[in-house]
Amino acid sequence: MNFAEWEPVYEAVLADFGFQRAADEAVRDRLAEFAQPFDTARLDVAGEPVVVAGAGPSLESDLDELDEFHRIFAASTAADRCLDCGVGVDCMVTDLDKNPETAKRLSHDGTAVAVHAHGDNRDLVERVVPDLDTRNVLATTQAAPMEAVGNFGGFTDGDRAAFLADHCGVSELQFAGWDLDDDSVDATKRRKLAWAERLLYWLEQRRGERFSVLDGRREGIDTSALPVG
Ligand SMILES: Nc1ncnc2c1ncn2[C@@H]1O[C@H](COP(=O)(O)OP(=O)(O)OP(=O)(O)O)[C@@H](O)[C@H]1O
Ligand SMILES: Nc1nc2c(c(=O)[nH]1)N=C(CO)CN2
Repeated sequence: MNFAEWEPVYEAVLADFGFQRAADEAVRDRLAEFAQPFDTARLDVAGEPVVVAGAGPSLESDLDELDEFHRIFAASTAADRCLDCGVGVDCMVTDLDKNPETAKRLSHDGTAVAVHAHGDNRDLVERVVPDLDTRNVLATTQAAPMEAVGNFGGFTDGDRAAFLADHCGVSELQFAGWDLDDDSVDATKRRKLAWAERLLYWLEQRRGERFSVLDGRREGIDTSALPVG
């Protein structure tokens, strides 16, 4: 995903939530002070399927149905739940707001951790990133990429994991723990999940793939902000 392609969609996200681009850029710049270049070739999933683990209630039962050979990109607290189920994680994708200790542990164990900077997590970036093993940190932003901070597309931790796997050459994207109609989440999270769904729809169109997580849902997706035909 190049930034010119992402930018109009990003602008729509900013407008919908009332987030400020300048705030995203300021925290991106702060993260850049800690970040080291991370070669995404280290996340070599070319020609392989990847399961994107989300934090919905269905995660454990979805994991039960996987064979053991899958590569897993896990969003936020889904990383802990995968590990608790004995499922190894190839990459954790997080904005650090729930389980920074897991990000710390995984980075020190040599697992890639994609750490996202945005306008509402400056304190976490400043407090947590110095404790990570930054050799294993892939720094990301939703604003324009800068120095070692990349933008692969996506907004929530889960859909960013899918966009990252796409960047890394995944053959097929599968989804575990994605409950897009989860009533247990608050109103903001619900709106974030609606964006995650839209962005996954855009990604499947770009890839020429059909994500089963969107089956039965496509007609109801608001695509007005997306560059899809
Ligand atoms: N029902 C669900 N509840 C929560 N997350 C879900 C659900 N379905 C899918 N997801 C995906 O799982 C990701 C991880 O969710 P979690 O609640 O652990 O983290 P979070 O740090 O609050 O996520 P984010 O900061 O991206 O909102 C979400 O970003 C979302 O993409
Ligand atoms: N500015 C800002 N950006 C975000 C936010 C957020 O709360 N504020 N939350 C995200 C995923 O939860 C992703 N990006």
